[in-house]
Amino acid sequence: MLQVNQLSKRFEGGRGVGELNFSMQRGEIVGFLGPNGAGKTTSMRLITGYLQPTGGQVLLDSLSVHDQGRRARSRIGYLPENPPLYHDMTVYGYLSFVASLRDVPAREQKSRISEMISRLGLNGRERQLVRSLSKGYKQRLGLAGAIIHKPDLLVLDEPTSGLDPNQILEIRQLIRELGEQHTVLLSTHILPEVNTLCNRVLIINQGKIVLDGSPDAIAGGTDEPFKVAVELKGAGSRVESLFHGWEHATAEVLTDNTEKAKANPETVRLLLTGRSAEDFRESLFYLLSEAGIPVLEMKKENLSLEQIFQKLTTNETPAQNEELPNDGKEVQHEEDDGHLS
Ligand SMILES: Nc1ncnc2c1ncn2[C@@H]1O[C@H](COP(=O)(O)OP(=O)(O)OP(=O)(O)O)[C@@H](O)[C@H]1O
Repeated sequence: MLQVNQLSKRFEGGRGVGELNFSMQRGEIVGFLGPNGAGKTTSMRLITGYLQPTGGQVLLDSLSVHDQGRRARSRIGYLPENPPLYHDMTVYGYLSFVASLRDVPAREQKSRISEMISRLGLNGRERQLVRSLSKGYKQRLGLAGAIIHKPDLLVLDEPTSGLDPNQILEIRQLIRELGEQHTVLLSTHILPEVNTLCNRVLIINQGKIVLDGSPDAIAGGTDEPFKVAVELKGAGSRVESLFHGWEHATAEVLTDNTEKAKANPETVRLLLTGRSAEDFRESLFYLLSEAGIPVLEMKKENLSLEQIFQKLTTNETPAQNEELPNDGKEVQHEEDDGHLS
């Protein structure tokens, strides 16, 4: 439904985004990840038609966002990082204003506003001034404004930024629900956010897409050795003999200087690195249960976002000798010196 072709925006000094190419299918929730200044906001402003490109085009079901702006934009909802809320309006007044602005037919406005209020959990706050809403409720109101005209494509710029942990969970749940009816492109700095929300991830760096793949491929990678961190009780000196020559993984004892670890000297933390990408957790469970060793914690270890960015954006090997997961499609660029050609 969305086709981004050779899209570029060059600002003074050679910064901006250059030659973005990707498409999105109806129903996808795509995460747009990248370090600060990578070009996420600029790309989103281009895709939503808020910024004129230097080159290329954005097509929404063959409608050009820049040449057939009004028609195309009526099918896009955009929540910028700082939603443009009018603080002296009430919640109801703001939604009524946005409904008119987005050409919701006058006879449908009342029911549409009620629908948005109940869908975004704003009930009881209709008469409240926007300025008195918490950041989480402001974000809900921004989302309500972004979808009031029932767009096909929803573009969300860092929708959970600046929220507290409870608000983050609430907004993520709302996005999940919105994803059932809208195609969603959302930018974030947070890797777990894409793992829980998205079925596809685009990573952008220095204005170029450097990876396009599934969250699993990016965070774990099918060619990566499978890694698990475990915390075991009372394993003590048996650890070495237990894992010596084990067919599935090698074990490394992790030094743990936390107060919790000092208070429980009989526990041991291990990093187990698989001999292949195969998931060995079930075999590990049986090995430990047959040895009568209680497992206090077992956690699959993924690449951190920093390690992924480091690998994608430099030629250095990240810490712990992590390699790039091959299942994500790494995009090769002939010229990658940080400037747009
Ligand atoms: N209006 C502008 N004029 C000049 N340069 C700009 C303008 N807007 C963005 N840039 C530059 O373009 C690049 C991409 O910026 P952008 O805001 O799109 O990044 P981002 O990935 O959204 O970053 P962040 O995660 O920090 O919000 C940066 O180098 C930025 O300084």
